[in-house]
Amino acid sequence: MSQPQYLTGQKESIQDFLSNYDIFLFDCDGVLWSGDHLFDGTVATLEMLRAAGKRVVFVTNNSTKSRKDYCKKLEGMGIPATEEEVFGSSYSAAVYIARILPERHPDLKSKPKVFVIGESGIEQELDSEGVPHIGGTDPSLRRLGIDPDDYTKIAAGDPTILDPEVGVVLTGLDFHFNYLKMCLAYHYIKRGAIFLATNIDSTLPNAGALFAGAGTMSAPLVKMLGGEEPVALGKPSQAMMDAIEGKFKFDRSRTCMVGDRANTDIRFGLEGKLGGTLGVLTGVSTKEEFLEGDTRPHFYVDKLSDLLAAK
Ligand SMILES: O=C(O)[C@H](O)[C@H](O)COP(=O)(O)O
Ligand SMILES: [Mg+2]
Repeated sequence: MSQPQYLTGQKESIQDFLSNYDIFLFDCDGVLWSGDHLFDGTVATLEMLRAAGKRVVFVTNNSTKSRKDYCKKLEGMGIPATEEEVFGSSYSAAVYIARILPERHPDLKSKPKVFVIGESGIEQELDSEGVPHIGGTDPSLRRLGIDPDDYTKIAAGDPTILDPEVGVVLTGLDFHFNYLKMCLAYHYIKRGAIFLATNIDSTLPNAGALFAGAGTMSAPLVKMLGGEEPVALGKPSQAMMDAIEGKFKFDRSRTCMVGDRANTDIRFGLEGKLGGTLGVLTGVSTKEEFLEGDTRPHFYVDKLSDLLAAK
């Protein structure tokens, strides 16, 4: 496995690096920002790339926001973006459920609903694909604990608490995760619902530290199910790469994935056989992970704005 090339401070190497690609797939959390803190130089770097005629696509595993929400966040941070340039794991999952799953599971016709563990981004993208859903931000599920008659109703399969039309359970980052949602999801899956996840990132970078990621919502279910893992539709899933390629018709050899996480972003680019991958050290993965781990980027920098040295 070749050693990643360190580009920070190397003007000629950065110029050479940039000349090899026409499209840059940008991860968001940990690359452009940490939560709502935009990293210095991010706007100037994206402006430089776009001025040089490079195509920029934002590819995020954060399912709490829809493409529309991300456009607002990007614009609010001084980064012009259209919905066409944003591809999130919630959209990837919605497209998969609406367009791929029915072909493989005709029985879903009678069970078209999705039980969501997650935030509004998932609900909005399911709506955009015409997929009915329950759970998610439903305030009635945000109560703490579980009532005694919840146990009885769930155990009896009472349709007032276990909707018989649910055929899919979809988990994503949920800031209101609780015991009741976990038990409902478990019983839907035990009754035959297909177990999907927008993504299974273990941690979420925010405020320069790490917090519970989307994977911590699906992990309890995996434990309860004796090890059954969900099909995850975000990075590094190649279903997401194929959907992005189908939409942007790009030349993979002239495309570079830029990310902060080895086991999602860099793996996504390597397995997608992209021309290049660039790791940045402002998010989850450490320099040691990039240099010694089993998923190494072609290149890496301290921070995204190091690319401005090419000017
Ligand atoms: O837990 C999560 O969902 C992820 O940490 C997070 O949202 C990743 O977002 P990305 O870095 O792919 O923009
Ligand atoms: Mg990231």
